[in-house]
Amino acid sequence: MSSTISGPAAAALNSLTPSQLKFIQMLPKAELHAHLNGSIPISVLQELAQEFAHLSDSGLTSDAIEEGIAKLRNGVVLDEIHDFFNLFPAIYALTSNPSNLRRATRAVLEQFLDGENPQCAYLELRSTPRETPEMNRRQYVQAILDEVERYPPSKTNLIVSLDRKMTGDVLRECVEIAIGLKAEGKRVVGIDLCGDPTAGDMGVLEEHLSRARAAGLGITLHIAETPANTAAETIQLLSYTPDRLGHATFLNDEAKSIVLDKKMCIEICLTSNLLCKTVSSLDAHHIRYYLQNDHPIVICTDDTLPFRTSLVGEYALLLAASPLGLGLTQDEVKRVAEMGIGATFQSRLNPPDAVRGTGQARKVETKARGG
Ligand SMILES: CNc1ncnc2c1ncn2[C@@H]1O[C@H](COP(=O)(O)O)[C@@H](O)[C@H]1O
Repeated sequence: MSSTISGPAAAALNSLTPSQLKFIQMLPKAELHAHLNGSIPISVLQELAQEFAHLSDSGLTSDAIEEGIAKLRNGVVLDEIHDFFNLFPAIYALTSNPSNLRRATRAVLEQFLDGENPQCAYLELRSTPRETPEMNRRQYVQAILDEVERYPPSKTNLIVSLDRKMTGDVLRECVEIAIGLKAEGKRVVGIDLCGDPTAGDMGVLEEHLSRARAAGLGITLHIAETPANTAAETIQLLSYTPDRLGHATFLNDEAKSIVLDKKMCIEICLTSNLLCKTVSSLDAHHIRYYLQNDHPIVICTDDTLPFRTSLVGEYALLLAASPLGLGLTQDEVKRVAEMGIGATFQSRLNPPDAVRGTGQARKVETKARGG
């Protein structure tokens, strides 16, 4: 995995001694903030792009796709976070039918969970239901679940993302899909809010999030990701009592005291914040504030594809000596990893290792047999 990473995480990783690297690899880690379409291995995306000519209409030309893939392959340079969202049309053109979406999902799951030294012990993968000419939103989520459920629930589950630009009707539909699938015993464990951090009106979310919570789903919200996110919006999102928060980079004192009081776990994505330029250096990163306050955090990758990182790479940023890393001790890094394991929706909201329904148990057996 380390061969495909580059930038700050690779530099930190390369500075570690073999025993430090082994320590990170062996540490049980949870990845709780990984966007599916931002985590597809570049090799798989390239394969899908080569087959693109045979795909049905996606609204993009092969040249536009090729250009998008080339950018991702060579490493993206973002002037600011809004540039980031322009990367997705090329990726979406390649994951717009159930079969390609399943291939992409399988590759993402393998990237995190398989191999001699898996990146993590547990993955909560997230994705935004998308309607395309070839699938509706429910079929989109079902296609991902078909792959997720090849693994046991102790390894991976799905979070359904809501995009800040969604209309009330689409928000309702997505939450209903998540609740309905959960009620059928499918492995949806939570709801996320993501997308362009300055888009949308957050007032429309309340009723949808309460329904999700009442149905036993965990709630995580991208919050205060940019300086343009207002204090009023941040307080409004906190009033929906999320269990976890994505980024939480620009919290004022009032927001910080709510977060600390309610022990809302912060999903920290170091490389993502550096490359999106919402944080100027590791030294200035808000992770320091949460570490000082012994507040629950979980270290995550966000989007391994554009940010060319890995979960082991993100942990290397904790352990490596300054200025390449934060210079935490191994005991401190171990404590951070334990906090992450304790913050999963699986552990909070579901009985441990529950395999609900024989259908799931069968799929897990199939995987174990190599099917
Ligand atoms: C940089 N930090 C971020 N902030 C906000 N939203 C982000 C994000 N990184 C990814 N996404 C959201 O996830 C989608 C891709 O995965 P899915 O199609 O859902 O699987 C992006 O289109 C964006 O809406």
